[in-house]
Amino acid sequence: MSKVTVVGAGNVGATCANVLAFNEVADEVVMLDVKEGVSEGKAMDMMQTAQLLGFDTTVVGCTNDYAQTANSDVVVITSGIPRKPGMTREELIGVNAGIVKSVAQNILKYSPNAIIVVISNPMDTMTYLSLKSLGLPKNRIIGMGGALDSSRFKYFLSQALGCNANEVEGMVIGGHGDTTMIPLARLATYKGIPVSKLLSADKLQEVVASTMVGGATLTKLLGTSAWYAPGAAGAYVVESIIHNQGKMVPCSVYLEGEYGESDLCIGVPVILGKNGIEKIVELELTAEEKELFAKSAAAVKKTNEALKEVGAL
Ligand SMILES: NC(=O)c1ccc[n+]([C@@H]2O[C@H](COP(=O)([O-])OP(=O)(O)OC[C@H]3O[C@@H](n4cnc5c(N)ncnc54)[C@H](O)[C@@H]3O)[C@@H](O)[C@H]2O)c1
Ligand SMILES: O=C(O)C[C@H](O)C(=O)O
Repeated sequence: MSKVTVVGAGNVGATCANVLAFNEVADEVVMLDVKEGVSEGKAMDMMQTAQLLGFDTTVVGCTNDYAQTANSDVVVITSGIPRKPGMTREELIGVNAGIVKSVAQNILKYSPNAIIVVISNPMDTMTYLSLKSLGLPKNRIIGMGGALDSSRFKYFLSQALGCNANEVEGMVIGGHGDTTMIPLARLATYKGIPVSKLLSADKLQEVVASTMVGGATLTKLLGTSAWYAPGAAGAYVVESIIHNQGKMVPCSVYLEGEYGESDLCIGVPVILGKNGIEKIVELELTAEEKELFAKSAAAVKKTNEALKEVGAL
């Protein structure tokens, strides 16, 4: 019996639960929210698609009842407020730090062995907060951002190349922020061909810039932040863990000297499996990429400092 809990049944959480159910990633998916009846309603709505879509996962909804989340293998935290147009993710820290910290503590009471996937923003800092306040081994606290950013990078690359996005490879490392993301254009390929051989330097730079503000662009269009790709990216990370897939996915993880950094959570490629982070992969970066990574880490650390100001750490 595999069980996944998704905390926060809003746009991202409900989408993530829906993808988990549709793809039969786990036997049971529990959604929990503080809004009375919303999780229950969305769970019932999803269960009424089971016969249409042909899945056997059971989706359960509950209002703030952590007992129902007991013995989850993986817990996804999406609770908290999203940004509005014109805001940065970092501005959400004041509200979201308190929510994420209390949710993480409640989760651990009922699922002491769970692997926790943090989605709430500012995600790298919320991942760091979860790790520091729960004191769990670093392999069990994983921030989701790189899976989404890499998917957006591949989308923008495929648009520029006029090709199928499934035939493009690319990775985004660094912080999950408008200015801290590092799309690794040098390593991106189309069917094994470096994209730098197929696109001009200017076009490639445009793709990198669009990727970095991918979330802000959607927030402007939607009036709130995106949810389809974020929910699917969360489910992708959960599936990699639950099904012990050994996939390499950029995730926000606690560094202790890797990439020349320590005491922060930031996006780097990791191997995901049944223990959560099975391994951190150290890429050989160029001097320029190293400099970008150091700048990104400094910015993430600065946001982490605000955790003390808001009394979360
Ligand atoms: N890491 C990423 O790549 C990524 C991508 C998209 C969104 N996000 C972030 O995810 C978060 C959720 O976004 P959304 O669009 O789903 O927002 P949303 O407002 O649609 O949903 C958030 C839900 O959290 C619930 N909630 C609030 N406090 C709670 C608590 N204490 N316990 C349980 N539930 C609680 C709310 O009732 C709401 O239903 C935001 O912080 C957003 O910035 C991150
Ligand atoms: O952009 C946001 O605020 C939400 C999320 O981090 C995203 O990248 O879609």
